[in-house]
Amino acid sequence: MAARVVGRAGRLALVVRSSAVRLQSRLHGSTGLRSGSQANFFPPLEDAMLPSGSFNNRMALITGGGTGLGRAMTATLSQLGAQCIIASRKLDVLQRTAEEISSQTGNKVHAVQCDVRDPQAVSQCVDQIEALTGLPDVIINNAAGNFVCPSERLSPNAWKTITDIVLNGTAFVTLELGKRLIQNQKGASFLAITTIYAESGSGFVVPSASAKAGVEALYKSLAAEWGRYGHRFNIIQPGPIRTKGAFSRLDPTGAFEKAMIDRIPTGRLGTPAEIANLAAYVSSNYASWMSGAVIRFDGGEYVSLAGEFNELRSVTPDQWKLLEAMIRKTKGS
Ligand SMILES: CCCCCCCCCCC/C=C\C=C\C(=O)SCCNC(=O)CCNC(=O)[C@H](O)C(C)(C)COP(=O)(O)OP(=O)(O)OC[C@H]1O[C@@H](n2cnc3c(N)ncnc32)[C@H](O)[C@@H]1OP(=O)(O)O
Ligand SMILES: NC(=O)C1=CN([C@@H]2O[C@H](COP(=O)(O)OP(=O)(O)OC[C@H]3O[C@@H](n4cnc5c(N)ncnc54)[C@H](OP(=O)(O)O)[C@@H]3O)[C@@H](O)[C@H]2O)C=CC1
Repeated sequence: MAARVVGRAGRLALVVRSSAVRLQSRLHGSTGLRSGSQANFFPPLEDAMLPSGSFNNRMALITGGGTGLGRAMTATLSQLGAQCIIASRKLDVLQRTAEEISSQTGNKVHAVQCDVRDPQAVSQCVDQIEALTGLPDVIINNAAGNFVCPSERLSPNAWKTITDIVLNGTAFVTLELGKRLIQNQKGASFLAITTIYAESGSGFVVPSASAKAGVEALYKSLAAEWGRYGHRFNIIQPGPIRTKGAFSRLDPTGAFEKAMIDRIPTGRLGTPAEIANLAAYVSSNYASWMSGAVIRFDGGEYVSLAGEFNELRSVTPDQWKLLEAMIRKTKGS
C-alpha cells in the first residue's frame, strides 16, 4: 500500500515537475509572454501625481540627483514647483542634469559637488546650499554605491567604500542638515532610499545590505527623536528599477533580468517616474502625518521571494485536481 502511494506520489511529482518545466519554458521563452501580458494589468503611469504647485516655495536637496532614480525625483519635484539642489561627486553630470531639468520645468536646479563620505565636504556643501537657497525643506538621501561580489572576495577597502557612501554618507548629510535646521527652528522632511534586502539581508551585496539596514535604523531612530523639532523621517525600499548605475553593477551581463521579472507578481520592473511620484508624496505636506514609515515599493517581489509555497504557482488546474484528491484521502496522521 505504502509503495503504491509512494509510486503514485512519485509519478505525480514527475508530472507536476515536467509540466512546470513546460510552463516555465513557455513563460520564460524569448517572447517574455508572461511578463508582457501580466504587466498589462499593472501598466506604469508616468505623469506627476500631485497637483501642480505642490512644492512652490520649497527647496529640495537630492543626493545623487544627477542620475537614475535621483534624477527622476528631481525632475518630478522641479515640475511640481520646487527649487532643487542636486549633489554628488561628478559636477559635469550634475550640471548637465540641472540644465536639462530646469529648461523643461522653468524652475531652478542647482548643482553642488559633494562626496558624502567626507564630513568636511558635506559641511561645505551645506554652506553652499544655505548661500544658494537657504536650508532645504525636503532632503532625499538617495546617493549610494554597490556592486555584486562574493563576500570572500571583498577587501577591507571595498567594504569601507560601500558602507562609507551608504551609511556614513547618509548620516553625515542628515546630521549636518538636521543640526542646522534645529538651530534655525525650521522643520523638514527627510527621506532615505534603501532597498528591499535591507530587511532580509542578501548574499553577494553584503556591504550594501548592512549599510542600508543601518540607514533604516538611523531614520527610524531619528523619526522618534527629532519629531519635536518638526522633522519627519521616512524610508522607501525600492525593488528593481532599471538604471545604468544599478544594473551595470548588479547584473552586468543582463543574465538575471528575465528571472527577476518572472518573480515579480506585477510582471515588470518599476519605473523611475513611479518612485519619483511616491517620493514626492512622502516629501510633500500631504504626508505631514507620515513619519517613521518604511514603504516597500517593489511590485510584490519581496513577498514573492519570501513565501515558502509560492512555487506552487506553476501547478496547473488539472494537477490541482490530483493533488487535492490525494490530500483529501489523507485521513489522520
Ligand atoms: C539574482 C541576481 C539578480 C540581479 C538583479 C540586477 C538588478 C537588481 C536591481 C535591484 C537593485 C537593488 C539595490 C540597489 C542598490 C544600489 O545601491 S544600486 C546603485 C549603484 N550605483 C553605484 O554604485 C554608483 C556609484 N558607484 C561607484 O562609484 C563605484 O562603483 C564604487 C566602487 C561604489 C565607488 O567608486 P570609487 O570610490 O572610485 O571606488 P574604487 O576605488 O573603484 O573601489 C574601492 C574599493 O572597492 C573595490 N571594488 C570596486 N569594485 C569592485 C567589484 N566589482 N568587486 C570587488 N571589489 C570592488 C576596489 O577594488 C577597491 O578596493 P581595494 O582598494 O582594496 O582594491
Ligand atoms: N535602481 C534600482 O533598482 C534600485 C536602486 N536603489 C537605490 O536607489 C538609489 C539610486 O540608485 P540608482 O539611481 O539606481 O543608481 P545610480 O548609480 O544612478 O545613483 C547613485 C548616485 O549616487 C551618487 N553617489 C555615489 N557615490 C557618491 C558619493 N560618494 N558622494 C555623493 N554621491 C555619490 C552617484 O553620483 P556620482 O557618481 O556623481 O557621485 C549617483 O548619482 C540608491 O540609493 C540605490 O541604492 C535601491 C533598490 C533598487
